Amino acid sequence: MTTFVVSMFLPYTVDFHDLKQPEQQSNPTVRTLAEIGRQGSTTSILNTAVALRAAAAALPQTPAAAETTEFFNTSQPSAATHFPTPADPKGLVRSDAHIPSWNLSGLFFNQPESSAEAAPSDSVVSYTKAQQRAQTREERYKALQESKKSTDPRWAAAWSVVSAVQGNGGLNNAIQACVNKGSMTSVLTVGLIGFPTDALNATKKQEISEKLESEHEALTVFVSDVDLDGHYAHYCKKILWPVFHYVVPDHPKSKAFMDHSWIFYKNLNQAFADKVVKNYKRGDTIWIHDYHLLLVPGMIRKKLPDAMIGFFLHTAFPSSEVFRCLAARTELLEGMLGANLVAFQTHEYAHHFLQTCSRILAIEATEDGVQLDNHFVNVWSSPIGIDPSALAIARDEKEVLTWIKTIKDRYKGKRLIVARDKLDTIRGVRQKLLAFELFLKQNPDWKDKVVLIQVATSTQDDQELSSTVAEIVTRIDANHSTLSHQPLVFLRQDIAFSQYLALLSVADALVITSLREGMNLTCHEFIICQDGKNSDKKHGPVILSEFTGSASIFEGADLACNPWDYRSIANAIKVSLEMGEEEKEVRYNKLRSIVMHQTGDFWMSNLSTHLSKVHDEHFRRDTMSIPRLNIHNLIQRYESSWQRVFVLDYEGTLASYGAVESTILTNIERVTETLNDLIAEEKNTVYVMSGRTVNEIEMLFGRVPGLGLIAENGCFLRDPNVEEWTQFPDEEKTQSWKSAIKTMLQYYVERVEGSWVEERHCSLIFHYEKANDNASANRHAGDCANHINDACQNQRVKAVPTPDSVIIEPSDYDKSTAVQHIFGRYPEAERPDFLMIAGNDRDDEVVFKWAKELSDNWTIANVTTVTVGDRNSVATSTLTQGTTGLLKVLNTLAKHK
Ligand SMILES: O=P(O)(O)OC[C@H]1O[C@H](O[C@H]2O[C@H](CO)[C@@H](O)[C@H](O)[C@H]2O)[C@H](O)[C@@H](O)[C@@H]1O
Repeated sequence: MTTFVVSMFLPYTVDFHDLKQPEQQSNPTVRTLAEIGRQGSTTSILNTAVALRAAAAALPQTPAAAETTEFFNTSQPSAATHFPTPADPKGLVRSDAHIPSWNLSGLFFNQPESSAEAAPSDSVVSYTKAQQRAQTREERYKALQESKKSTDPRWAAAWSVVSAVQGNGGLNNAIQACVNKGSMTSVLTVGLIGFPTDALNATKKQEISEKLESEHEALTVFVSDVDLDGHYAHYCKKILWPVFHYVVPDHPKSKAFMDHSWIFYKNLNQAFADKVVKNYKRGDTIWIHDYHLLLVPGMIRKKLPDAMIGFFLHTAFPSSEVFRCLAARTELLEGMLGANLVAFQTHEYAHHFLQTCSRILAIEATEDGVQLDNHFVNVWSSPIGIDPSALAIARDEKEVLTWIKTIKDRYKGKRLIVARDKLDTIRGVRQKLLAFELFLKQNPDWKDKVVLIQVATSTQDDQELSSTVAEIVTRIDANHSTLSHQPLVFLRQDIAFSQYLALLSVADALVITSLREGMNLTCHEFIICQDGKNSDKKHGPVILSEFTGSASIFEGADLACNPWDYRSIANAIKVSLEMGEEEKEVRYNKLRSIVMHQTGDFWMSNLSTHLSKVHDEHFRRDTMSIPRLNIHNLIQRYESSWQRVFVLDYEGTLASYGAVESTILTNIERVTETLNDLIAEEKNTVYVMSGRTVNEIEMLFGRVPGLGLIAENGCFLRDPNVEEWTQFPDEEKTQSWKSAIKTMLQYYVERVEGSWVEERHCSLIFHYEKANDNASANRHAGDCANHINDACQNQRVKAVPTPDSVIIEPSDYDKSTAVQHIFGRYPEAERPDFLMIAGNDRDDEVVFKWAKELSDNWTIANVTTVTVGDRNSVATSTLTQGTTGLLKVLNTLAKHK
């Protein structure tokens, strides 16, 4: 069985041997910016390099930076080995790639440039026109692509497969680790080859995809340059990336609200889905990764209803308040919910996702996932990690060892703080520099002894940020540098992998101040590099923004800082420099054991095990696979048992839905007769459970004294032949939360015409089935549930949206807690040996689940759970003939002994 690993970029790309530079043909190795600069701008690929350099030039050239840039680029000939050599496309890569932009791979390889035009303007006024233009332009490009036979000799030349520079290094390393360890055997990666491909003719594309498939187990997705540009440079980078990291465009004309690049996002996602569907075989597993491909699970699900699909989001997932700004919020959520399992780096992101689904789609979310009309989608969290074994090998490379010595000599007697970040607003480089400036001001004693080396891997994306950063860098340099010491080294371009590993090995501390980040594997790599294997033992502290996923798994062993509070970062820098060896040791050991345990292959295996478990459960829940109740078998088990308990849901199970008064007049007599017949047999104990109030349920079953009753979904219990009711939730607390929530509900009642609030003793229900405007009522219901869930978590109350109401009830009590209470009272030797549970609704699922555990653990010999109707369920059997069918079964049993 194959596992498809679907992510935006393949771990491979293609380098065309440059015809104009014959000396490179025999050695198509990766080139650094410095090398490109030395060669002069003779080839087309240099246009982008020149653009990048021009943008970089906006930053001032401090003496320290200029000198150190030169130092990192020229001191060692092998420093050019930025990434693994083309001969080894499966080697370990840096976890956080931080490549400036997708169309800048020309910095490293000879590849075509994009034929896409610049992105249309942001204006809402021009939105419709822009969208029309975008559509026609796209059609034009598609037609052009079909007919195009590229004659450019550069793209008809020889080419080789090399390791890609962009993409998710953490993911690629994790998959490679699984393959190396044998925990994944047949893996097919699916993605783009990392450069615009309009300039390639069909034959070349075919050649490339055949080679990648046959030699590298990789399926190539080709999309037009215009789709790629609109999808990645625009929708992903300008909309999703900021919003997922809590940066919401703050004016009404923002692209987040009305966007023309949405169509390109959809096109690219569809191309990925089509590729997978075309190659899928029954029994394969599909893993889709990250925010670039949110729609792919849903698109695949439409074609492959039974496929096992997992989705993992590598970035943060924002709170519903932020996510709801996205114009395409519903489509994005529905796309993700095409998976069987939607997974996140941390519990917090998973929780945000559940709340967002509940709020925007007005559906029920539980701790485990969301209940859709006809199926359940599990939601989970599991943090990614690195591959320490592969890192150990990479760290032993001669170049790394040479660089360790070189850097140590250069910074002898100084304390080194290091950092490598992409220069975008999210990574908090500006905040870090301001905090470092504050630290230098507040701690003059440290000024001559400390150096912050900040590698900033892109300067092109955001000109405003670049110039702000430039100002700070200049100021620090002007105010704090001396002839003999420059405390800040700000490198405006990336360093080689070997230099990176060496820097992490010799540093005294690492500082990461991201304003929000999915994980941040740089700190995991730092921790491993600090073990003293190839250098002095450092065990340096990790100064880490509390808004990163990594901070949530480090259990306080890092030095947490709030990136918005410069004093907190400045203080953490001081603490890190003055920390005693003993404390360093304790913190380091804890961090190291977390990183060593939570590795990339552990993450992937964990996810895969969970996915196959939930997929099995979903499959079993599917009514098609829930067997019909076998009456013959049931009778046999009934007859062979000596103590039986029946727990039967009322509405929708024993009788059809309806007002209490009208139900009494319809089929209640038949129900009571059946129940009386069952109770007449002394081996039988029968309970009826319902969401109805005590009064209502007494009205219905007052005339059946031997019957046990469970009211208000498990909040009240009355045993057979007993007058009093037991109330489980505390009365005082109940009245207190109800009165607070009634006030909140009033707000929504006033806004949704036709809505009303039903009050039960332990719950409230906001009804909007008769609302005049259903769409607006739905939106308000989602907001209402979200509002209550946010405000009342500590009061142990939850708001559950259903298609026409929001139920607000205690989170610690449900039908299963009442049934458990009943069973808990039986001494072990007298435990019933026959249990039958029947239900039809979401409130009954918890009882089915509880009964399943009893049955799995053989606590009760004969457990029968039966769902009435065609709903997906964890029940082990189904009765499709509705309430009449169940009454018939119960009548039949009552005739046996
Ligand atoms: O820049 P993109 O091509 O859009 O990719 C976004 C980033 O993807 C990777 O980071 C994400 O995954 C990491 C591993 O799970 C996680 O640590 C990080 O927080 C995520 O954002 C990649 O490592 C970055 O270089 C990309 O910028």
